[in-house]
Amino acid sequence: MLRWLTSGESHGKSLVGIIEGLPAGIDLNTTHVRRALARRRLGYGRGARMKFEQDQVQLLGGVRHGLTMGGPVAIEIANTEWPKWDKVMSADPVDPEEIEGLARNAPLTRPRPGHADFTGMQKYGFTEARPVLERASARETATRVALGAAANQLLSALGITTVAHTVAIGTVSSPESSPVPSATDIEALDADPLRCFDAETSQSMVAEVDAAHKAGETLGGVVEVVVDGLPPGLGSYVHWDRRLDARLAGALMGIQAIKGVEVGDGFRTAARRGSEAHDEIELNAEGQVVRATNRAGGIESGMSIGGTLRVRAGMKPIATVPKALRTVDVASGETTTAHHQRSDVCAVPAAGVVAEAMVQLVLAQAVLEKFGGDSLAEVSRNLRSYLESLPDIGANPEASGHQGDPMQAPAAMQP
Ligand SMILES: Cc1cc2nc3c(=O)[nH]c(=O)nc-3n(C[C@H](O)[C@H](O)[C@H](O)COP(=O)(O)O)c2cc1C
Ligand SMILES: C=C(O[C@@H]1CC(C(=O)O)=C[C@@H](OP(=O)(O)O)[C@H]1O)C(=O)O
Repeated sequence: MLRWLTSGESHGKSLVGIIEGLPAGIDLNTTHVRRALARRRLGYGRGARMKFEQDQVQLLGGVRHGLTMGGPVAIEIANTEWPKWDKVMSADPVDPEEIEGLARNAPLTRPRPGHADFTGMQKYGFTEARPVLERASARETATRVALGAAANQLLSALGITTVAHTVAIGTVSSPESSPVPSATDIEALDADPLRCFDAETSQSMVAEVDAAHKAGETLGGVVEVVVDGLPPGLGSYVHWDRRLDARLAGALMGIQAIKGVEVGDGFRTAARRGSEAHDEIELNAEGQVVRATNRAGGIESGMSIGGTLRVRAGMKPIATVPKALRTVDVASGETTTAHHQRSDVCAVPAAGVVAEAMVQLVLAQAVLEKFGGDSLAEVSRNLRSYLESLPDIGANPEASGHQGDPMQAPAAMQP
């Protein structure tokens, strides 16, 4: 089983991620991880930290001479500001005199609505929010992106590609008719200030961020992750926790500030009549079974169906609102406004890169479940043999690309 864990605080010495269960022989080096992290730092509307943060990467274990060895892969991302925080965030006890009077050490007693501050204090028994926000912060998503980069090296070796793009910022949305990008568009998307595939919409999004910034506001939005090259049959209908859609939704909802997930056309499908909601099955000129549309987003009954997979995630506006929200000072009991520190105005493009990483991790897990092996060669062999054994289906079997036994086809699909 592929599993992963992250550790570390926003202003701690570093973040650490471990991914366990990757086969041996995957091409993975520091540059792959660095590139992924550089993409996460992009995006119009991010705060001061992303301008100087270096995300300094070290592969600590599991990789030798650019290839995985089959053991857990450990990745460290150093926090650039650590020298400034080394006393305030020291793991070992410090002499209280050394940090007394430091602004960075001032108790945060005015919790921000919409962030983890207040309930985190109640739950873990803290009298101020510093120990809460350090871990609740989306700084942690840098580790997920690093781990996603490792998972992506497996997927891309198997011909599976992933890309995320921004489809909405605040009330500005890409038109429904906008084309869906693929992995060949990654560079163009990364070059766009909001990682939006529609140039005109992107300009309006920039204006929306500027207006929010000027008004002391923050913004959320919607990202879509698009995956190509998936085989049919990842995940399953046999039990709720094996469903690929459920696992993707859980992984996306697990990203800070994500409040909704859609698979394919999601909530838009809920408003359609049945005859306009599904993807009709037909034969193309080569006699292969294809879908006339992709409303389901490449998943039916918890399984990948082999076409393009599309999932969306909706992000709420950043909780650290410059036009500070009402709160209660937990030290004095007085009504006041929430504490405000350096913060993003809009982090939707970065959330897209994080969403991409979470999808990569879940898909790598599903691929290894079905085609698992100890080396990349073994996994590739298992995948190839599965694809070759898929039954011939269609009115013109001679034209079909598959090699398998037509008698294995489900009865409803027999010619
Ligand atoms: C990439 C990214 C960057 C974020 N940057 C900030 C930020 O600068 N300030 C802030 O208050 N929240 C930021 N957030 C959101 C908070 O982490 C999030 O609102 C908080 O954890 C509470 O969200 P929740 O209710 O979903 O847990 C960011 C989220 C993401 C995904
Ligand atoms: C550090 C990152 O994002 C941070 C996420 C975040 C939050 O509250 O989630 C608050 C801010 O932290 P800081 O106060 O240190 O600037 C963001 O910069 C990052 O994405 O790497």
